[in-house]
Amino acid sequence: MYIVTAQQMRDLDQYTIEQLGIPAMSLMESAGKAIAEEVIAWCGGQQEEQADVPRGRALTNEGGIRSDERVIPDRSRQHWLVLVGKGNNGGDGLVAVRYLMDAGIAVTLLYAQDPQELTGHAAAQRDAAHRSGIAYRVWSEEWNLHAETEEGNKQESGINHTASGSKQAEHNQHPWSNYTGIIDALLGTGSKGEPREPYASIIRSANISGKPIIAADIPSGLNADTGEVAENCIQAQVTVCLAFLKQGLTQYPGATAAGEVVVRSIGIPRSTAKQAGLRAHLITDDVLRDVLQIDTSRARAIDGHKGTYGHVMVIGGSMKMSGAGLMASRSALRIGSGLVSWALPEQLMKHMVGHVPELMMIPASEDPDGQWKADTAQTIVEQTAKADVLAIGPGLGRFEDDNEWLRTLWEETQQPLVLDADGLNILSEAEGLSRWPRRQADTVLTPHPGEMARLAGVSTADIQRDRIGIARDFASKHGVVLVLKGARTIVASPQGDIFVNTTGHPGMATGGSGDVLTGVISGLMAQGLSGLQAAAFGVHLHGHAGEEAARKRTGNPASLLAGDIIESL
Ligand SMILES: NC(=O)C1=CN([C@@H]2O[C@H](COP(=O)(O)OP(=O)(O)OC[C@H]3O[C@@H](n4cnc5c(N)ncnc54)[C@H](O)[C@@H]3O)[C@@H](O)[C@H]2O)[C@H](O)CC1
Ligand SMILES: [K+]
Repeated sequence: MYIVTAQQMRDLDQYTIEQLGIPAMSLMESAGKAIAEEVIAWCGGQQEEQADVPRGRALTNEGGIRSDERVIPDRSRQHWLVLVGKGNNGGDGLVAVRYLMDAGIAVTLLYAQDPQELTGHAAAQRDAAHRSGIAYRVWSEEWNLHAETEEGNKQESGINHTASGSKQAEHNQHPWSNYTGIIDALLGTGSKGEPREPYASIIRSANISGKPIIAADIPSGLNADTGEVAENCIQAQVTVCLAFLKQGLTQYPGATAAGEVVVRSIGIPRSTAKQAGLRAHLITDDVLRDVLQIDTSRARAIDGHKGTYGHVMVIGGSMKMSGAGLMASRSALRIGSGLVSWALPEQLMKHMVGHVPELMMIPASEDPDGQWKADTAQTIVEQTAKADVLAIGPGLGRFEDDNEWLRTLWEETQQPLVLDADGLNILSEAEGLSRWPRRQADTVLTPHPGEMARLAGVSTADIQRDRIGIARDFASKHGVVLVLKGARTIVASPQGDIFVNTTGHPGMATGGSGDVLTGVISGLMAQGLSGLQAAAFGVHLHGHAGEEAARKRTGNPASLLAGDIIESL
């Protein structure tokens, strides 16, 4: 599934209209119809939940004649308020009301501004809606809801509300209380910056009203590119995203504001995205297979042997962080690497013997405290000769002249490399990435937002503000595959490709989870995948394993341990 920026969406829109000759009005018609269909489906789902009617009753099928006439029991109880902005997002809402009315759902338009201010296609849709007899209001102070009435609204939220108490009764006289749901068609991809008045007040009041909100294209107040939310941003139950998935819907906090995201086609051919050379995707099974050309079955050859599946060398672990190296090594084995060696301080090795019998260990540092020393660099380079992939960093710790140590490994090894944890922290120091030569082999960096901030020389908040943009720029600038971890992990390639992961579980926010990912990615690279393939497939599998591990635990998901993830790989 392609992911687009607002500008890319505008370009595709323009191409479709000007080059393919599909009229803009027909795109808007399809957009509004898709939004209405999702509202109808949502209302149907709610009714079914209440009436305990099985899902799937949306299409009538009588005597072999199928119709999209919806079966919503007791439609008369539905009354949706459609918030209309003055751009084309508002135009989509103006189309949707006609289809909702046709489905027997009562609708009222609430314009943010004088409807006469609408222009172009939106104005034409306004006229069609008004001629169809749809009632409308224009925003005024009487609609303003203030936070102090929020409590009353929380009690009131939902479709079947029964008022009780004087505060509630008073609140029910408020204009918002007449409606069962809200469509947000205020601002779409054409909005810039914080919503101005009266949009900000409308958004705030709609949120406070406690009514379910379905957003057209994006929640108003969301930055469609970065996922940042304005101080006043619609908090939707569902977002009906039009044509292509907008980048900002994939990243937090935007993903929370959007609720469930449904991407609906509006007649812009999918092939236009490929022709336009778009390179950002959500990681799905199709994308892994068709875009990244990965055999996701991970089938083993009948005549394969351990040498067929590669040899990972993990370089890390120290007395204070012994488990990190162990978990990375164990994960590399679990994901199917034929052989795994772990280079570690000799002192530590004595304690590790027997923990993972399948693992080979290389005593690399003679430091009596079980720490790494810079003079091990050459020995390690020699030892790596037999490995296919190197994984440097899990549990490594910091030590004197570690920058020189890492630079030697960086320059004098020819194998693909995965760099994590303190490996990244070493890299982010003065004598680091910007001054080091590019490696010929694939190099994958796997920072969490804090490590990314140190690598990029900005704050963690800066990173989180535009994760996709930062990952894309960094990977291109430094010629590395970058895995920016956190919910909705991003994989960026040196060529500008972006892959966004959706698998995972909040319980994975636990120590060691990153070490497991390092093992998974390096283990996949050992089996022949490129750095980009392994990173995208690795984050996907790692997330799935986390979900599976959480499912297996009977207690609170907060009890998930990184070791549980390994066992679910
Ligand atoms: N995918 C498509 O190609 C299609 C998209 N459609 C819908 O159109 C919007 C984009 O429409 P556009 O007219 O470009 O912009 P908006 O409706 O989002 O809003 C522009 C409108 O709002 C004013 N404005 C801008 N920033 C602010 C602000 N911070 N506060 C207040 N007002 C603001 C600006 O001056 C304009 O007047 C897309 O999202 C889809 O919903 C088509 O309907 C079908 C084809
Ligand atoms: K919107």
